[in-house]
Amino acid sequence: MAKQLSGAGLRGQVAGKTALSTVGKSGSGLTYRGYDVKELADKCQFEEVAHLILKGKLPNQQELDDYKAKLRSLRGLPTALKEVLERIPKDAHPMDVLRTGCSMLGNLETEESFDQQQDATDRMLACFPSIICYWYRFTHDGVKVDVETDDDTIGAHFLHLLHGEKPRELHEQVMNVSLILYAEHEFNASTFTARVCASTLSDMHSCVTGAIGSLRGPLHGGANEAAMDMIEKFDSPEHAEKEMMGMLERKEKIMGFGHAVYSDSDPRNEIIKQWSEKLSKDVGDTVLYPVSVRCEEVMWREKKLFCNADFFHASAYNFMGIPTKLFTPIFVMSRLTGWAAHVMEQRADNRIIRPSAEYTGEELRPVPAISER
Ligand SMILES: CC(=O)SCCNC(=O)CCNC(=O)[C@H](O)C(C)(C)COP(=O)(O)OP(=O)(O)OC[C@H]1O[C@@H](n2cnc3c(N)ncnc32)[C@H](O)[C@@H]1OP(=O)(O)O
Ligand SMILES: O=C([O-])CC(=O)C(=O)O
Repeated sequence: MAKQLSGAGLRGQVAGKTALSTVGKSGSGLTYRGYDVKELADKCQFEEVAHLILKGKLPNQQELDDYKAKLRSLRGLPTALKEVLERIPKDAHPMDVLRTGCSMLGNLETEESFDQQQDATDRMLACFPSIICYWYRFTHDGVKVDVETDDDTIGAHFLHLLHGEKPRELHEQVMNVSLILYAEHEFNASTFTARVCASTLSDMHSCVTGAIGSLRGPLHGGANEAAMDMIEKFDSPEHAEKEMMGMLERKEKIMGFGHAVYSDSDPRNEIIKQWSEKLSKDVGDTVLYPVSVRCEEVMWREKKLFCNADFFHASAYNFMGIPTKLFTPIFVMSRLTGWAAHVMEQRADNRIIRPSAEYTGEELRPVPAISER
């Protein structure tokens, strides 16, 4: 059954056109340029999907090899950017670090004309994992990591920098799937932010910096981190059920559940849930995955609310040893493809986005003299 889309938050209103993705078109599906995300996650590498979203077609083998080689060559960070990262405190939120890193990159490698949009995007795709891990390892481990690894994929590059060793194949595979699942999602809040910015004919780094700010909040990308903060407090499924019932009674929002568009499921959930289960067995977990499953059961039974893409990402990332505060930056490393493709689409057929507001304030009145206020 399709969700009733109306009311506040521009819900259900068509705010523009896109050829990039469909969300919940038949209740629960997600497609990127006409391909089902489930099939893409099953058969492709993230770099193939990035090529599809950004350049309009799935690459052939030669195109994929060339694209990956290009991305590999762009992993290094300018000295001035490293210096800025070194000055950001350890207790900063990594999303703020990434926002600053993106903005600083825009100062050092400014997009001077829209002809450079693809190159500017590829540079960010290649070096966002470097930005986040360079800062994290410097501030947490006191090391200045060499960010120019020869890893085959963006997911492996990230894990390698984070853990200081090449990742296991299983972990590289999960990162690949995760990055595909997060890559694009029509007019969600952060993408809409990027498009509004693009509509003023601003530069790519400004559009992406703004989008990072929008993704950071717990009602959007920040939900994977918030979900982890919740589930790690539960030491058994029974404990989870008791606490969840209390939260529902107090009408608290439970992060990682519900969706603005999907009505009865988020197609990304069943995919990441399977990988979370596999990782749970791999690490011999007997708590976090069963706790997560119980949360899912309680929310559906009590509220008909389902897990969105974020919920099982929390346990999956945790099983791979990724610190919770880096969860949402991984979302950025992936969603950058969708944001940039939307910026390009907006630029190709632009009119400044400028809606109207219903005025609810005072009637026209005179300004009193300061002595009379
Ligand atoms: C990748 C992503 O960005 S996916 C989204 C990630 N965000 C989260 O997980 C945060 C938690 N979820 C939410 O806050 C919401 O479900 C949103 C923001 C995703 C969607 O918001 P909306 O479209 O306004 O939700 P919707 O209209 O379906 O809400 C219906 C009712 O369910 C409630 N509800 C929705 N989600 C939740 C939740 N996670 N926990 C508790 N109650 C909820 C709402 O409060 C609302 O109740 P009301 O009618 O009494 O006010
Ligand atoms: O579409 C939305 O509103 C949020 C979402 O799931 C996403 O951006 O992936």
